[in-house]
Amino acid sequence: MAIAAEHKGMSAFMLQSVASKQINNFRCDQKLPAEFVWDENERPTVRHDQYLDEEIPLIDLNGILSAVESDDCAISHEKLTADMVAACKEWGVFQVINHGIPPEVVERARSQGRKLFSLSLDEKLKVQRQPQSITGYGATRMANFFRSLMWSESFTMRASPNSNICDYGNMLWPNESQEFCEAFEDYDHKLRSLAMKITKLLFEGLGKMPEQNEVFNDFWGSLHMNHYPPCPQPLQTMGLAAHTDSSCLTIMQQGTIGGLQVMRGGKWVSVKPHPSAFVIQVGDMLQVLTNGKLKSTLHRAVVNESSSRLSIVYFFTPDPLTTVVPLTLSKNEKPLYKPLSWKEYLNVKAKCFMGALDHYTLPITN
Ligand SMILES: O=C(O)CCC(=O)C(=O)O
Ligand SMILES: [Fe+2]
Repeated sequence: MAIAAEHKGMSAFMLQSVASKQINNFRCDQKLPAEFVWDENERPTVRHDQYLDEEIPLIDLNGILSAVESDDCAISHEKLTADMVAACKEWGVFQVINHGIPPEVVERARSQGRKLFSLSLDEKLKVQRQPQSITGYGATRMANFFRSLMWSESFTMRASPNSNICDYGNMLWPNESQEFCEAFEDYDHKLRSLAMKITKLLFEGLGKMPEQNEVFNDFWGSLHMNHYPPCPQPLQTMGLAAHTDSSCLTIMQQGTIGGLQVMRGGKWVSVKPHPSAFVIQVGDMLQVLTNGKLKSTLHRAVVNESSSRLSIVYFFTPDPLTTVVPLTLSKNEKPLYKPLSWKEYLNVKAKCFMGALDHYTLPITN
């Protein structure tokens, strides 16, 4: 993953600024600027709307979320948790419906997201992501690992329990931030509760419920939005390059326009949008917590020529300072990973990107 000559010496911060400027000043009669053209062997070969006949697992949470403790639901509950684990193992991704989050909550957040990205570049740059920060506006943070620029802009906020949602609302719309603040705070609280439930169901599916562990009591969240404007040559560029998320769990709302692709059996598979579903993916921290029983999902986003696309991503992560260790060890099972904190892991990921987990992997001994 070399950085092209023209970008050599540019910090991630400068790369972000170059990408954001180009995307925001782009006119639809122009050709794709050269900085965004990817090498032929790295370009998407599967279109955003080219789907497999076989569907990505769709899991119906109806009744189960409120009936986690009820005996009546014991069998379906067991089946559900087993289905979730199987989906993670076989696909690395699944979608959930009947998740209990009202459509108007999703639509309010999406509408505020669209409003944010439709601001002028100067207004968005008021909340530009600063070099050492993970929150704010800019191009993707992984920009400096790639030769070419990505066709997207993004915006990140910390969510509860340490939210800066309203601070950003006030910076963007000093006298009228209430709608932004309420929409995302509501979305945050509902997603946090869903993420906690799904995480517990996955641990149950693996036969372990480590609720006593401090990681389980201290999850943090962040809200991240990606905007992919229509692109004149979508198959020559990338919306977001292949990566795994550093989170435990990622819950994504991709609206009605597809673009998310996951790697399955060496092939890229497009995740077909389901109108009311959330997409669930395993992140690096859940791989560590489950001692590799669930693997973080390699995924990317591709763009298209006609529609702008907005994805809202909720990252459910450990408290940055809590020690994360494998929690699902059976009697003779050895830990595959060294203890780490999420804060330290993010620093390693910022330097080693996809090599970050290797940094913490222990040699297998008998
Ligand atoms: O927008 C998408 O489809 C993917 C987003 C994503 O993977 C991310 O923000 O980490
Ligand atoms: Fe991701």
